[in-house]
Amino acid sequence: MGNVPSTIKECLSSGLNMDWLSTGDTLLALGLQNNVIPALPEFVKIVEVGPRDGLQNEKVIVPTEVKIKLINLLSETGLSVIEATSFVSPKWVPQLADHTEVMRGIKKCPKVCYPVLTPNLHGFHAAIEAGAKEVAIFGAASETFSKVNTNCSIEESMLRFEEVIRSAKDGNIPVRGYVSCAIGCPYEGNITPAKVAEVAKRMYSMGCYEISLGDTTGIGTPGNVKKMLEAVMKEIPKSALAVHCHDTYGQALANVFVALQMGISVVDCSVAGLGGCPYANGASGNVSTEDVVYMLSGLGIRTGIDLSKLMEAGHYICKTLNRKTNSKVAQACYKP
Ligand SMILES: CC(C)(COP(=O)([O-])OP(=O)([O-])OC[C@H]1O[C@@H](n2cnc3c(N)ncnc32)[C@H](O)[C@@H]1OP(=O)([O-])[O-])[C@@H](O)C(=O)NCCC(=O)NCCSC(=O)C[C@@](C)(O)CC(=O)[O-]
Repeated sequence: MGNVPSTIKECLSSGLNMDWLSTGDTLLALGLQNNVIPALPEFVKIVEVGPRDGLQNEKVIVPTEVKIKLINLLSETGLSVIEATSFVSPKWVPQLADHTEVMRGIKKCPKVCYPVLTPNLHGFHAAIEAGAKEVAIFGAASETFSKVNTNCSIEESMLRFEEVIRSAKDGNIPVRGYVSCAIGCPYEGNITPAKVAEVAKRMYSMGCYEISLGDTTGIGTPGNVKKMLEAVMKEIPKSALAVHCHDTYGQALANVFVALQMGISVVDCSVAGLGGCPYANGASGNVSTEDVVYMLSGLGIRTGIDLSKLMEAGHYICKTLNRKTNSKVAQACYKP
């Protein structure tokens, strides 16, 4: 990069118009010009959500044995967290009505944690009965989405979560928290960073050990994801945050990258980019695990995951569901 100025002073005196950049952005731009990528974590924990977030949105009901085989294949890849299913109402999400059979049927690898979604105490008790050792509650920063997704207001959802957390504490069960619509809502449009920070703070203060910020509709860009994260980071330590980016607008990998630059080191992903939310019409799957692992490996960031085994698992589920993978990496280099 021969003629690129190497300090802020040189850059400013070189006559480049930098007015449109804020100070933080100026430093970032200079870092990138100098081929230095700032402040990236050394290790990233991937939370694989494909078997839950991915399969909850399939048109056809995926057979239980297919779900079990997918989770067993994923357990061999080096992943440390695989979200296995949801203990939600089968009337609301028939695709995951076999939650108990899935939890009982999978081969539980001692190094892997298999959390499940529990919207209320009913789901929590059923999950524990089925052998779950970790659960996740899911709230939203949009009033309308909360109603459509879980049939209650944000305030009512907080009461349900308090009950779940109280019981979880008694049983020493860690609870993760999701905040959906962290950028936009399919019904209300834009959601303010302040609202996301408020809901996230309440769930964190209640006792969630980690808050996953969901760009449910995949509408986010690095610009508004950064603003949202800045607001949330004023309330919650970044070590307790995760990002959950759907890829509807093709921005998910860029959004993950900006989160990494801001010090976040937990990323939710879905093998083969499966999925979406049944109550967010048109939203596509999460960023594909294969693409995130490939990017992290290129950045020298460890994940502990074997990309070829991951692609095998992605190939298995795509072949079984008779669909093309959404992973660009698998499209480019997977050979069955
Ligand atoms: C929350 C409820 C259960 C409220 O549903 P409800 O109908 O309001 O519940 P209720 O308390 O009025 O009870 C009605 C019936 O449901 C039963 N029931 C009550 N609770 C349960 C339960 N846990 N499991 C099974 N059954 C349950 C209950 O026993 C009763 O049975 P009945 O007497 O009529 O036979 C319902 O709205 C529901 O299941 N919603 C889940 C929707 C869902 O899973 N959405 C997708 C999740 S993905 C997401 O949210 C986004 C995320 C996390 O991926 C992040 C992102 O991308 O942003």
